[in-house]
Amino acid sequence: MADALRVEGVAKRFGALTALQDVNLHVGRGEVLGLLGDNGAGKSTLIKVICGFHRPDAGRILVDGIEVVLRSVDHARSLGIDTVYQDLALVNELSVYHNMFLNREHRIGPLLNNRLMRRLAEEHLREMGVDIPDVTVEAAKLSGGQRQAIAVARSVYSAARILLLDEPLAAMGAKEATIILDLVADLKARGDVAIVIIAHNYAQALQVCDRVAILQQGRITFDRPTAETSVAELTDLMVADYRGRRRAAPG
Ligand SMILES: Nc1ncnc2c1ncn2[C@@H]1O[C@H](COP(=O)(O)OP(=O)(O)OP(=O)(O)O)[C@@H](O)[C@H]1O
Repeated sequence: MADALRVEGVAKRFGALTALQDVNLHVGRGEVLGLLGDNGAGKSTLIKVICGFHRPDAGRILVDGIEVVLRSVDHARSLGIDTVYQDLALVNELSVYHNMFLNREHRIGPLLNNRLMRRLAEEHLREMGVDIPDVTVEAAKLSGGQRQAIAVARSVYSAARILLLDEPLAAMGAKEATIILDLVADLKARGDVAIVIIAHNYAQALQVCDRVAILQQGRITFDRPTAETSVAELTDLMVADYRGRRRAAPG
């Protein structure tokens, strides 16, 4: 079966700066790829190319083996590619269930069908194993982990089949991170979603990812199954990268 997502020879330049160069990646359904890399390595740029925000200057993207030219974020979303950003996940002032149906509200005539949305949100969150005791509370009242979990559940509910998680674990305590790691593990077990996670914490990434890839100065320099690497190896690689760049820096 073709990979859910394939990135082949992708390059992205911003003026004189080459943010991505000859990037090759693949993720299958039911697979979780961890994308690691130092600040400025190109992780967010790569995610933005895959989600249709940036047009690549070279290379191609294949979804289920078919080349796609992503015209916009909405176009990518219509093909099942969705991104969850750490800070922009939910609208604070809205309830959990209104967030679940943001821009896709159920209505009876001009009025919101709150009863239906509330019931569907409860059902779906329960199905996904996301524990939210009361879906009528404002999103602002929830913890970071719960908010992320709701955003991920919403993407899956709206038919995302390639899910890009931009630093979902950043700034989270161990308990909070566990909510997300468990959710990703559940999604993996479903087998129909391909997941790319940008992570800074290698130990957490290795817990849930099937493979890890490292971006260094816009290039993929490492792509290996989790079982064939370790936190120590990844740390060594990143430290070597950092030292190499410091030596190369002018002055
Ligand atoms: N819109 C843009 N215009 C110009 N340069 C950009 C733009 N977006 C990113 N860059 C540059 O491209 C390079 C890669 O940035 P990117 O944000 O992808 O890195 P990153 O690995 O996600 O870093 P971080 O972990 O700090 O978020 C950086 O040098 C950055 O300054």
